[in-house]
Amino acid sequence: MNIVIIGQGAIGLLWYHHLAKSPKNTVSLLCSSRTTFIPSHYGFTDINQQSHELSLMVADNAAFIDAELILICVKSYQVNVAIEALKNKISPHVIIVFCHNGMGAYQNLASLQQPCLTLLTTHGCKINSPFHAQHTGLGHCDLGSIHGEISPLMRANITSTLKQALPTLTFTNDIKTKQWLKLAINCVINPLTAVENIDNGQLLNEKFNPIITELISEIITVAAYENVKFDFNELQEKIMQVAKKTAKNCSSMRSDILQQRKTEIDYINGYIVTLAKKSGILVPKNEMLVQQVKALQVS
Ligand SMILES: NC(=O)C1=CN([C@@H]2O[C@H](COP(=O)(O)OP(=O)(O)OC[C@H]3O[C@@H](n4cnc5c(N)ncnc54)[C@H](OP(=O)(O)O)[C@@H]3O)[C@@H](O)[C@H]2O)C=CC1
Ligand SMILES: CC(C)(CO)C(=O)C(=O)O
Repeated sequence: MNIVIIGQGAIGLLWYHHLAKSPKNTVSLLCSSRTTFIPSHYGFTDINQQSHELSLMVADNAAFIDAELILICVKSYQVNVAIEALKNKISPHVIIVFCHNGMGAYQNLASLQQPCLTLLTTHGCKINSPFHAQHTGLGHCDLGSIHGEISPLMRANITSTLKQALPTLTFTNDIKTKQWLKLAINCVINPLTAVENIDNGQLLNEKFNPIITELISEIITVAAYENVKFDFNELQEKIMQVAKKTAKNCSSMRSDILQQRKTEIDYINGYIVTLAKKSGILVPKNEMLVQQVKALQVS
């Protein structure tokens, strides 16, 4: 399959590395316009801590024309710019896969001719130095359609191509519920760990119970307006399980704050606040965390 990956960050290089291994794929990478130097090789430290130095193919115009699959591996606040830049140079039939956290990142989805999927992942990957990524945690991916029609054959083809690269992947017809579950997890763990400057596991301390309870109640109310139903106890258990499983993790939002990078707060708790306003619902705890994270982050 002809594949273009957008973004030379942790997730972009994770997919580039695993997809380029197969002789059945031609994979190339589009780097951000801020990149000053693109090396001929990239580094990848795999889950067994083995390091690899492999050649890097940069996406040219022909790669976009021939692309059958495009993976957008940028932060949620970078998605709009990335799509607008490539919209006119890709085939109307190419399948676009969004691989970011948060929701509501692409404001103009309905205007896209291309069918779009979203890919949610619990893999962990980080950038050790420019063009060197390290796979830090094996996870699972959920893939599902969010816009347009995709033929059963194409769907099977894409699922099998991505699954060959990173095997723990499932195509789901109920991606909306999975997106909301991931959003709820991120709405609780990310801002609290960022504001408190703590590892995920420290949220298990009972002093956080009141704020976690209020956040979850607000999220459930907003989700219901979007026709997504959650049971409070089940959702709370799932969120606390993630905090336990990733106890030693520094959440992505806390890392962004510590590294003085912009956070994805607008597409996580900010998304809840925006939807709540539209429906006239009050979400004071989500609003408070948006303000607190914004006060900490660089613009
Ligand atoms: N890393 C992880 O373990 C996980 C990440 N995610 C999610 O995946 C998404 C990507 O994360 P991650 O890879 O860690 O983020 P990174 O910031 O490491 O990577 C994003 C990369 O995309 C580049 N980029 C931005 N805009 C463009 C553009 N228009 N064209 C080409 N390249 C562009 C950025 O360059 P520049 O630096 O110049 O902006 C950067 O190198 C996020 O939403 C994150 O929350 C989800 C689960 C796990
Ligand atoms: C699941 C969690 C909270 C793991 O750290 C995450 O997705 C993140 O940090 O963005």
